[in-house]
Amino acid sequence: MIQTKLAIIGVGHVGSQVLTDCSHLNLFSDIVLIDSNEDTARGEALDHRHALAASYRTHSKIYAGDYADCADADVIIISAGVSEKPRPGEDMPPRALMGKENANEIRKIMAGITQHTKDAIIILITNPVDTITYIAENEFDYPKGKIFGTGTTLDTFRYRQIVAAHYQVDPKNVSGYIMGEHGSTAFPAFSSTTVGALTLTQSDALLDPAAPLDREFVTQEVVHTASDVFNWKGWTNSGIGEVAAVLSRAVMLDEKSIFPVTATVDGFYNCHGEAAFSMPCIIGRNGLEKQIPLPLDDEEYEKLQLSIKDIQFTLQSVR
Ligand SMILES: NC(=O)c1ccc[n+]([C@@H]2O[C@H](COP(=O)([O-])OP(=O)(O)OC[C@H]3O[C@@H](n4cnc5c(N)ncnc54)[C@H](O)[C@@H]3O)[C@@H](O)[C@H]2O)c1
Repeated sequence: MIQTKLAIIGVGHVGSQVLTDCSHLNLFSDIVLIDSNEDTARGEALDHRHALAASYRTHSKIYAGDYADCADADVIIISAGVSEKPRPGEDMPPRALMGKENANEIRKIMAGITQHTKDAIIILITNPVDTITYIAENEFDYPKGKIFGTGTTLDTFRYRQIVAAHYQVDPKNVSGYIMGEHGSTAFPAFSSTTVGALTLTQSDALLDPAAPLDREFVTQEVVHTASDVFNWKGWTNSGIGEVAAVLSRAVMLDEKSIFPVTATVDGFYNCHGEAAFSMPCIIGRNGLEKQIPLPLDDEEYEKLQLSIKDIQFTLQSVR
């Protein structure tokens, strides 16, 4: 029997959705749930076992466990930690506010994992995800590439959806990336964005939108739309659940898919190992297999430098 194992650490709003989306991939024979609240993990596992009678579901083993269960995991997804409370009418609180507390949690979690494995591919979701990824990557001597954060993949999905809605096309036909921090300094790389192979300038001319794409509005909206979800619903989990699922699939099937994930950058964009941030990366069975230094125009390059500074500031505050 071939075992394929996923461990999810932290099964609150995000982790439970990650579980739903990843189990629907039908790629894992075993899914272990670990949470500091053991009843939460037990309850989630039981709830999901009840769903296994559905005819399209793989008969996976879904159970609550502990760090020893990570020893033979193929993929570990970490969505544990505190999250902020909604503040209706205001922007989402800066993710950096969770920095200190979640940095402490991630140190405990990585200590638990690394007692049992340094082979699994670890995907981090916990915010502030760039800072959390930097700590997990650099303080535990985890093999390079085997650990990365979801970064701006969710922001990139949001960007593609906003651009697609403007031109009234399928978001899957939009190619383009949000770069930098998963946070307020994230920005779209407009200069390399395409819609069905058309540049944005060509799209404005050929796709007959009501008005040319308002790039300033899109830049703001990519960041602010997260606040709308957070304030209206109380948390965000559907988008990030899908992100975790597509990243897991890219690993398990060695898809060599390109996603803007976050990891320490050394040698690109004037960064020499002092921050983790998102840039397009090839994801396959070895995890993050290659960072791709997407060419940026001068304005985008400047925005990236500001974003790196912001991430470094948060990182300093949790040391
Ligand atoms: N990167 C992204 O794009 C993205 C998107 C959405 C949410 N998030 C982040 O995901 C995290 C979780 O959000 P949520 O809404 O699910 O929060 P939540 O409070 O609903 O769930 C957090 C869970 O983590 C558990 N936990 C806390 N510390 C733990 C530890 N040391 N070990 C094991 N389990 C632990 C808690 O018991 C709880 O079940 C937050 O940091 C949030 O900001 C990131």
